Amino acid sequence: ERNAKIFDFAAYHDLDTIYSFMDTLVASHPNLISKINIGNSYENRPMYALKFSTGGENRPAIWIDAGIHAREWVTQASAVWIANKMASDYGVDPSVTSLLGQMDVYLMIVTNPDGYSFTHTDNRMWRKTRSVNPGSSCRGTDPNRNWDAGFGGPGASKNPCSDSYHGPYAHSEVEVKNVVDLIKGHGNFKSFISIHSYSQLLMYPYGYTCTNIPDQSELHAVGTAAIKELMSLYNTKYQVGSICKIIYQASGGSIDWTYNIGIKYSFAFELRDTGLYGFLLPANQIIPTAEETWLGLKNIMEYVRDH
Ligand SMILES: O=C(NO)N[C@H](Cc1ccccc1)C(=O)O
Ligand SMILES: [Zn+2]
Repeated sequence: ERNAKIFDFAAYHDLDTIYSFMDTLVASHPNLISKINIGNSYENRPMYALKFSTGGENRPAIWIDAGIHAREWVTQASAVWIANKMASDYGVDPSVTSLLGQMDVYLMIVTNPDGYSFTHTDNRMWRKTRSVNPGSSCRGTDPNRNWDAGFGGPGASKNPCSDSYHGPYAHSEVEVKNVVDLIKGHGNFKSFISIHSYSQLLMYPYGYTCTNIPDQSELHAVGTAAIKELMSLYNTKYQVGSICKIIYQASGGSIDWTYNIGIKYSFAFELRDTGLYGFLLPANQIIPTAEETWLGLKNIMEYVRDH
C-alpha cells in the first residue's frame, strides 16, 4: 500500500519497476485485480496481463494492450496510470463500476518485454521483438506485422533487418502467439484495443487493405465520439479512420486479426504527439496523455458495455 502511494506516474520506468507496480496494485485491490502470466517472451521474460474482474465466469471482456512496440514509451506509462485509475475509480465512478459489474477488462501494460528491456539497455529506438532471424545478423520481428491477417502482404517487409519485418510465418513470435492463444482460449472478447504512439489517431481495421470493413460506419461513429471525449480535456487534436486510409497499408496487424475472428470493436490508438518529440515524448506529458486517453478509452468501453 505504501509503495502504491509513492509510485511516480510522471516518470518512465524500467520493466522491473513496472512489474513491481503491478504487484503493488494487485495487493491493494485483491478483490478486483489479478495478475495473469499469459506465457513468456522469446528471452523468457514473463508476460503479465492485469485482469480486472468482479466475478462471474468468463464474462464478456475487453482487451487493452500497450507497448507492443518497445520504443513507444508513453503507451506503457499511460497504461500504468490507467491501471491505477481504473482501480481507484471502481466503486466511485458509476460508469466504471457499472462496466466492471458486467465485463472483465484485461490490460497488458508491456506486451513486448524483451524489446522494452532492450530500449533501456541498448537502443532506445528499438521497435521489434528480439528473436534471432536464422541466416541474418539482424534481430527481431515487427509484432504488429506478425498476425494472421493479410500476413506477408503489402505493408510489411520480408527483410529481417527492416523495422516492419513480418517474421517467418504468422504468429511466429511467441509474444504474439501468447496473446492469440489467450484471446482464442477465452472466446468471449467483445473489444480489442491496441495502444501505440505517436500521431494522435484512433484507428479501426483494416490495415492490410483499404477496402471498408462491414462495420465501418459504426466503428467510425464510435471512434468519433471517443476522440470528442479525449479532446475535451486538453484539446489534443485526434483523427479517426481506418489504418489503411489514415496512415498507410500495413499487413499482419493485431486489430485486423481480432476483427476477422469476430471481435467487432477492434481499435488502435496512436497517442501523443504529432512528431515534435515523437517516441521521445517528455515525461511531463505522461499524465496529461494518460488522462485524455482514459477519457477516450472509457467512452469506447461504455459503448461496448451497452451494445
Ligand atoms: O507502429 C505504429 N505506431 O506506433 N503504427 C503503425 C501503423 C499501424 C498501427 C496499428 C495497426 C497497424 C498498423 C505501424 O506501422 O504499426
Ligand atoms: Zn507502434
